[in-house]
Amino acid sequence: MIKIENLCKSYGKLPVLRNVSIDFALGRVISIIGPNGSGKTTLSKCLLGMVLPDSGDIKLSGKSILNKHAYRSQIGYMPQIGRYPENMKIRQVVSMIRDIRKDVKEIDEELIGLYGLEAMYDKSMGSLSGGTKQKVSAALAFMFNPQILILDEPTAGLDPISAEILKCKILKEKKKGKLILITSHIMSEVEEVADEVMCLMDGQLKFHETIATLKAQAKEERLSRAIAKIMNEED
Ligand SMILES: Nc1ncnc2c1ncn2[C@@H]1O[C@H](COP(=O)(O)OP(=O)(O)OP(=O)(O)O)[C@@H](O)[C@H]1O
Repeated sequence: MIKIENLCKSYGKLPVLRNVSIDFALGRVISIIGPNGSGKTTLSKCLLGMVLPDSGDIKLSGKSILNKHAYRSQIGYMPQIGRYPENMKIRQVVSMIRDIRKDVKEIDEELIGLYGLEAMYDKSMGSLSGGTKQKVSAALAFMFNPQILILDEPTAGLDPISAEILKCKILKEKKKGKLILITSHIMSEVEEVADEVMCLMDGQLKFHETIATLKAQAKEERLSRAIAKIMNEED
């Protein structure tokens, strides 16, 4: 579904993505892990067309997406920190985004319901807690039934029940055959929702394996231990 070929991106003299090549298939949840500053968000932003790579290509169903925009309608994005106009009410943000996506007939309002956002519709975005803002971001990412979801540290800031709701939603959408990319630092969460893990280190792809393979390779039951072992061995 998505094919990334020899992707390179530098900010000034700082190389952030170094020759990254990887394929992602539909119906899979892939967790993007790696230390702070290893290039996870930059990779997601390249997929979203928010950052233009210096070289390399990204293909969606065989076609390059670089400098194109229409493909974006197939991707739902939940940013690490959602930035919204402070004065807008939740209701206005939701209806503004729905207006932009009038083409989509099948609206998924499940998260709006599960998070009880309608009861807060008249609150301004500027007055919301960080976690509530995250819930709005999550609801918007899933709203238009995209084939691909990119979730950047989606449960950071969510209380345990709300995080559980999101994890269930991720698994439900995976079952519908969607491709879901999640950046996360929480290994227990990765283990719960992901099928595969890709690890970036200093902008390079360190590994891309299924969770079962990583555990078998490291002879560890827990993913966090398996990953620590693999990283240490490779140092
Ligand atoms: N717009 C930008 N201008 C300059 N440098 C940037 C920019 N965006 C990111 N960087 C740098 O690129 C590197 C990779 O950042 P990125 O946000 O992709 O990392 P990350 O793996 O998502 O990190 P984290 O786990 O902390 O979220 C960092 O050194 C960061 O400071």
